[in-house]
Amino acid sequence: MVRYRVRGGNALRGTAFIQGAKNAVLPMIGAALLAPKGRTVLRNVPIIEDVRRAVELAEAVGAYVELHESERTLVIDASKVSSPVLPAEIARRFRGSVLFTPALLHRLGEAIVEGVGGCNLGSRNLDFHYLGYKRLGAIVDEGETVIHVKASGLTGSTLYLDTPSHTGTENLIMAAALAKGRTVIENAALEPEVLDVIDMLTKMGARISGGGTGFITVEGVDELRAVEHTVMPDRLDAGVFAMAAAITGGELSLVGTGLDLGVVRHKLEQMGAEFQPQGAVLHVRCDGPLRPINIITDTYPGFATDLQSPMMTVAALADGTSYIHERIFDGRFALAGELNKMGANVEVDGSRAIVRGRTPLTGTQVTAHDLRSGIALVLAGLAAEGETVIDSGYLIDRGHAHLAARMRALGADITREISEA
Ligand SMILES: CC(=O)N[C@H]1[C@@H](OP(=O)(O)OP(=O)(O)OC[C@H]2O[C@@H](n3ccc(=O)[nH]c3=O)[C@H](O)[C@@H]2O)O[C@H](CO)[C@@H](O)[C@@H]1O
Ligand SMILES: C=C(OP(=O)(O)O)C(=O)O
Repeated sequence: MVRYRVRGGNALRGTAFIQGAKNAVLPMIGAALLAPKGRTVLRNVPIIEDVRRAVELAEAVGAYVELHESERTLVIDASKVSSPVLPAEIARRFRGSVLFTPALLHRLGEAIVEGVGGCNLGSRNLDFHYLGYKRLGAIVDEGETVIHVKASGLTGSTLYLDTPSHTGTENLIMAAALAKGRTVIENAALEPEVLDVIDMLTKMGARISGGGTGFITVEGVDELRAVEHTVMPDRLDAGVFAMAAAITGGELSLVGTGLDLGVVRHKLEQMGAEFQPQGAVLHVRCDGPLRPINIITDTYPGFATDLQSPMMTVAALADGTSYIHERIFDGRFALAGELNKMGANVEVDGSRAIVRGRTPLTGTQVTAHDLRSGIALVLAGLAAEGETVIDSGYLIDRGHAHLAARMRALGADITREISEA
């Protein structure tokens, strides 16, 4: 069992190195399996538990994978992919397992999905993925736990997503990339990670246009090749470090090429944080009291739902009442109860939360219910009086690399412990 122990009160100062993006590297590992020969090289790979699970899953289907941790580099040879089964014991531990289906379909003519995991955030449907595969000519057999997708070659079609699903868009682009003819995906996701995946697929030889417009056109090609690609920086990891500076009255230089925090930066500025781009480095500081804020989560370029929990912690430390409306997931307020144990005053009503600040936070034993509520509790611990112990720390490790070491380097008093369950 992994547990984080945080003693609050230290301002974070120094240079924070932002990791590569979890939500870009996972589809890229899936994309690497589309190449029938050669070796794919991924750089700036975050050394997180989801990447370890993705490596295990790629190996389970027959790929040869080297994870060079200190070089943050993955080398993937997918020439011997031979098993269509995504085994439950690995696939159920992370969401990214869903991104292996298109490669197995193209390479082997079938994918047997024994489960898909990911954060527990309420309903997380996959109907757009399966309807899309069907429109491209696949047969989808949805059993109670196992889903069997079969196709002897896909054919391009027009696809429409009811809402712009992030992994749904990536999966349907990968499925269309090697289909016969043209596919149009309407209401496609606009997230920067999706665009980074499109960049990689384009280098591999895919013909994709319209990324970032909501209407993506894919002209199918016969084969994709192995390439080298550098994973974009993780805007969620960057957002968390910016918030850590804001709530501790600290000052950080965020290093991660091409960082754009978008609306998160604007919201933190409204709360009192100051940002200053210095070339490729983004400087953030905060030395006054925090002001309250209103947040409505939305697909990109709206406020990312994955930063909603960390922002709830920041709101609890602001002087006044903040309002949060969660519009992407129907069960993403598990943090409220844990924050209240620390002294916060958060009231949840359906998809809305009212955060009445500022209440002093006091360290106690709390539980991460998912990745982002976990990191939000780390933030709360940094600003709380006394010691905060966060259980189920594996969930934090799913998405943040070497968190304790990176925060300690900035002056935080935080340790990661492993104990028998
Ligand atoms: C590995 C990865 O990239 N994970 C991210 C991805 O998850 P993920 O791709 O799973 O999230 P989606 O964008 O697909 O889901 C968003 C919403 O759409 C609904 N939906 C989605 C697909 C579908 O077929 N049917 C359907 O109804 C879901 O139930 C959910 O309410 O985007 C989320 C929303 O930005 C982020 O929180 C996750 O960090
Ligand atoms: C919801 C998240 O991840 P996943 O989709 O991998 O569960 C997240 O990163 O906050």
